[in-house]
Amino acid sequence: MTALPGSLDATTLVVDLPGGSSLADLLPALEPSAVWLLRGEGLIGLGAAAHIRARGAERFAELAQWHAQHLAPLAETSTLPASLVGIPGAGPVALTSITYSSASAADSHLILPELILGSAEGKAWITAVLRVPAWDEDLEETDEPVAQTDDGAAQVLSPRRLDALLAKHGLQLNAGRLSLIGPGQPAAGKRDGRTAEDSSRPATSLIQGSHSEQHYLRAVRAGVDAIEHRRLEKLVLARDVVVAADAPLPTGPLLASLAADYADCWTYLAGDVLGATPEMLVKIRGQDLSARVLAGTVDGRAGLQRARTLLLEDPKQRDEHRLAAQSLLDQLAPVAHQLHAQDPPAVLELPNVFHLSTDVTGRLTAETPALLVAERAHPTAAICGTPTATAAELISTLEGLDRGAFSGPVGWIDAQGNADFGIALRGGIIQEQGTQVRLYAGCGIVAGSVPEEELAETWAKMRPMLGALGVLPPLT
Ligand SMILES: C=C(O[C@H]1C=CC=C(C(=O)O)[C@@H]1O)C(=O)O
Repeated sequence: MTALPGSLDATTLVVDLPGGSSLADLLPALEPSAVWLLRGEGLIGLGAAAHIRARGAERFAELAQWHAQHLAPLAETSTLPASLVGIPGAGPVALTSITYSSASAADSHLILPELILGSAEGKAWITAVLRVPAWDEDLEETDEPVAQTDDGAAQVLSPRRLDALLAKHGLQLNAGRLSLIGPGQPAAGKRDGRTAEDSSRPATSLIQGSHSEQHYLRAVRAGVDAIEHRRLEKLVLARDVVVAADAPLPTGPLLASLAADYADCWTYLAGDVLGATPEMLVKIRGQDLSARVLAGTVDGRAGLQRARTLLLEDPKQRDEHRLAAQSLLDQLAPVAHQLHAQDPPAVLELPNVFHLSTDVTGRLTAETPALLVAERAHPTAAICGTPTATAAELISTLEGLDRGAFSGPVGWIDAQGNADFGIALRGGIIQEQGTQVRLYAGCGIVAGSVPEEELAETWAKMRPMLGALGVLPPLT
């Protein structure tokens, strides 16, 4: 974990967005360090005031400790404009991605952007986070004295320094209106989030991942075999493919395209992972928690009526789903009460697939830090299996992959401890200086699973990323 000398200061200002546009409309022209968006609203992080990395079994605890020591104190010291008080995620907020496995060679990340663009409940704001050097550090420049904004919030940041910070990220603020500098103005309400620059995007092609399709088919067969020999009830097996580009891929347009095409998913970027996930591991608002468990899939080409029958009336799909929902309830039980799971599950319709879906609600019993609630909840049987330890062990031998951040928690945590932790699905990991994205998808395997059907399902789950990257999947 990285030590942070000095302390942090955050200033939040209410802003207007260019007429009729949403936060997501700004994305194509930006180079974000972190993103979390749903239906055009959420958070875009630019640069980093602090970037904490952790590995191993203590990764959640180390990130939680950094949050407690450095971010949580800002809840007291950085007052919010009155109109933003009570909005989760408003003010200083860290975005995070945590590896699926403690054995991963990849880092888990907690990123506190130096500039955060936020929007929720129809309001928009910017938060600037500055690191105030410790007394024995070299001071770069002296700042102007603390001022007050119109609605009474303390403003540590001088207007000159704010302008410089905005300009560094291609933005400007005029009479409270945030806009892009130069020609790349957002197209208000533009449906697909794409701009004229798209024609100059790098050329992409699909190449094999860590293993062949045959390797995946063999792994699924071995998984079904283990289930039929009663070693376990369910396991989730993943595979990867690689999209290679002839130049570094700009993440802003890629994320904008995901946000436009999968508006009901959480579009995310944190560390080296990005995508658009439909699954919420756990959302924390004060003592309230909620989650959306997904498991059981039908290809979107089936159509809603047929998908409903195939999902709701198939005992295999229902079983696969029940195990995922039950695992979340069991894992949260030590830290929560009044846990309630929707029953029967609903059918969630996405552009590429249908899922069985269960909404869960509950209350946290004690002051468990949000990152440690996420640690409890992870890994559910939506991405690992039942029983967890047996499934995790089989996954590590059969998959032959380091999943990195794929299928780990991804999202944000604010100074008050409100948080969204999605599951990093339907995404990929940026590699090779941005010229490759390694896409992952997995499928829940239960007794009777057919390997060829599971392989086809991985392609359906990769469709959002393949589409955003301009690559056609093979015909399945
Ligand atoms: C593991 C993935 O999806 C999970 C979430 C929803 C449905 C799933 C399934 O039906 O297998 C998986 O459990 C993935 O997208 O890579």
